[in-house]
Amino acid sequence: MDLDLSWVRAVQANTSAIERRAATLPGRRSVKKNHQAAWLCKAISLIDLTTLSGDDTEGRVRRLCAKARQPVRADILDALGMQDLTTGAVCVYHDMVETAVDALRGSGIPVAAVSTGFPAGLSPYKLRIAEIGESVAAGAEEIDIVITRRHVLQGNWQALYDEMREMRAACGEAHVKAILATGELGTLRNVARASLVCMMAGADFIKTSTGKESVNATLPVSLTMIRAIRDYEAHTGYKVGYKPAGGISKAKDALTYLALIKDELGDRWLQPDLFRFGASSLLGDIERQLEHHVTGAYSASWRHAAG
Ligand SMILES: O=C[C@H](O)COP(=O)(O)O
Repeated sequence: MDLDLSWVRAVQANTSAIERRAATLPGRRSVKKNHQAAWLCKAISLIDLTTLSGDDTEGRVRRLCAKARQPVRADILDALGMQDLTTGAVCVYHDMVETAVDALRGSGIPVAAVSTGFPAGLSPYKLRIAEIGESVAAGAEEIDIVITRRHVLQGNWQALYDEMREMRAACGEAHVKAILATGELGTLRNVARASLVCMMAGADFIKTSTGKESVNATLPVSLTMIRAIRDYEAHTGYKVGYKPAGGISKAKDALTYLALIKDELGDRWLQPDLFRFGASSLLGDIERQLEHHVTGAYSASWRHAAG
């Protein structure tokens, strides 16, 4: 849609109320036993299994892709009565897209590429746009772009909108997730306004963080972004996805996020086309909890290294 500046400027965020509500979230719902195992399997299906390290190698990416295809040991899955469980996607740097596409061939699992000068988003603008095209050509079906934080900090909503529009266009058929890097946006009001502008400009998902900021996904930020998504749907009828990312590494945190989404947006958002966790180490803890559910014993975390 066109940029509606009056709507953007009208958006407010009551930080103390959001923080108070966020503080109650971890204790609000408690799912146990089989229900917990089912929710954890659901969480796995929503993970963008990620490796974004300077020392990534083809071998590491292929191992990660094997893990995406079979995220939980076969005997644990059998005991749970589960079949055909995979992660939502595999997320890598551009350089690793071809390797991941090759390793995931036939699985139906999409490859997501972080793009536009990830994580800071400060490389020359033309190169950032070109990078999207390169990753799409290499086979990425999802592109995680980073926005220019400066536009938000200076309240330059037009510039943010124009940038997001151009990045959206460069993605073509690929799904685009807009990474706000919320830890660098200063206020929750900025987070709410940036979320809205990116949605107006055509983002399929809004995503909290690169995982490289000093503060990444938090519950107050999630509540702010989720409510922006809810308002956007109420005004336009258009559903935008949500991806919390960075620092989500425990099964119980995943359950809190899923309960939050269920409460605020409803079951429709608990599907991979509208919700993802961006996480490099969450899967290992979930698999460990599922093994405990099935066997009654906790295994050492090193036994679940990949993911
Ligand atoms: O987008 C995904 C994040 O970079 C993953 O962050 P993490 O390594 O803290 O799980």
